[in-house]
Amino acid sequence: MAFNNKIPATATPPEGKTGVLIANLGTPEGTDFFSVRRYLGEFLSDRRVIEAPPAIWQPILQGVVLTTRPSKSGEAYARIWNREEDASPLRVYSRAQAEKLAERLCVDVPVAWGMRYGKPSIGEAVEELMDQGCDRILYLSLYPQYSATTTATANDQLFRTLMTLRRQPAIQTIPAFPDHPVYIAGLEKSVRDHLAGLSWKPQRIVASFHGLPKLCVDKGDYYPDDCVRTIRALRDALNVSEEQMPITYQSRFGPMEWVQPYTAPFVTALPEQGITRIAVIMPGFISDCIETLDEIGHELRDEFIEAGGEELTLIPCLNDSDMAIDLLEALIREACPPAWQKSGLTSA
Ligand SMILES: C=CC1=C(C)c2cc3[nH]c(cc4nc(cc5[nH]c(cc1n2)c(C)c5CCC(=O)O)C(CCC(=O)O)=C4C)c(C)c3C=C
Ligand SMILES: [Fe+2]
Ligand SMILES: [Fe+2]
Repeated sequence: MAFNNKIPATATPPEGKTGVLIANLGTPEGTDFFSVRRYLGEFLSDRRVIEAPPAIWQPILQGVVLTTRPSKSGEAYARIWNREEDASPLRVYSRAQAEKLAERLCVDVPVAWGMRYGKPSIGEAVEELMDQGCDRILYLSLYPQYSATTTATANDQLFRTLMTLRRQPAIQTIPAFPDHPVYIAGLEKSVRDHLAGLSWKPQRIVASFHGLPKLCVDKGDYYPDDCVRTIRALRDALNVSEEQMPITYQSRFGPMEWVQPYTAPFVTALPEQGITRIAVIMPGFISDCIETLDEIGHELRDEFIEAGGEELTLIPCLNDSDMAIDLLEALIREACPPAWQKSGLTSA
C-alpha cells in the first residue's frame, strides 16, 4: 500500500499539539437530482447503515432508490435550504459550531469539522489539523446517542483516513453523551425558552428521535436505551411525566420494521384523544436538518392538522446557540487526556 507522505505545512512543536475535529453525518451540496443522488449513494452504500449483502442491496439501491428518491428528497431539501449561504442547515450549523468552538477554546487549539458522507470529508479535516501542526486529535461525532449506524461509522471513517497516512496523529474518540448534564441543561433551557414564547400551552411535548431498524437493536445496537436515557433525564429536569413527554421514533426508511412507536401514527392519533396542541422536540439531533425541519416541521405538521390537530410547534435543536457550544466545550475539555493538556487544552 502506498502511504500519504505529505509533510504538514506547520511543524509540530516538541510538546505536541492538540486539535479538535467535530464530525457530523453529511448532507448534499445542492438540491438538484445529482447532488442529492451523490450524497444518498455514498450514505446508503455504507454497510454500517445498510447491512444487507451488496450483491442484493446494490441493484436495489442503484436501480430503484437512486433513480426515485433524489427528486423527492431534493424537493424536501429545497424547502429548508439556507439561500443566503447556499447550503443545507446541517452544513451551516456544523460550520458555525466549529467556528464558535474555536473562539471559545481561546487557546492555540485548532478546530476542524468534517462530514462522514460528502464534503468536507473527515480526511480533509484531519489534513487541515495536521497542517496546523497537530499530532493529536480529539474526535467528537455529534450524535448524542450511540448507534453503530452513526457513531461507529464516523469512527470507522476517521481510522480509514489514518490507515493511509505515514505520519499518524494520536486520537482520542469521545463517546456519545445521551444524558450529559450540560446537554440536558441545554435541552431544558431550550424547552423553557420556546414554551415561554408561545401564546398557547402544549398538551404534550413529543420527543421524536431518528429511528433505527429493529434488526440493528436485536443484534446489539443500544441506541434506543440511549434515547431513553436522554428523555428520562429531560423529563426529570422539566418535572414532566412520561405521558406529558412521550418518546417516539421518526424517519423510517425501507420496508423493514424499525424501533417503535413511530412518530407519525402516534402524533396523528392524538387529536381523536382530545390532544390538539403539541410541541415536538428532537433530542437525537444537535443541529436542525431535513429530518427535523421538513419531516417534522412540514410533513408531520400537515398530517397532524389534517387529523384534526390545531397547533404543532417545533422546539429547535441546540444548533450554534451558546448552549450547544457549552456542550461541545465541556465534552472536549472532559475528554482531553491529562498528558495532552500541555499541548494546548487545559481543563476548565
Ligand atoms: C437505513 C437507513 C438509515 C439509517 C439506519 C439511519 C440512521 C440514522 N440517521 C441519523 C441522522 C440523520 N439522518 C439524516 C438523513 C437521512 N437518513 C436516512 C436513512 C437512514 N438513517 C436517509 C435516507 C436520509 C436522507 C434524507 C432523505 O432522503 O430522507 C440526517 C439529515 C441529513 C441532512 O442533510 O439534513 C441526519 C442528521 C441518525 C441519528 C441515525 C441513527 C440513529
Ligand atoms: Fe438517517
Ligand atoms: Fe426523513
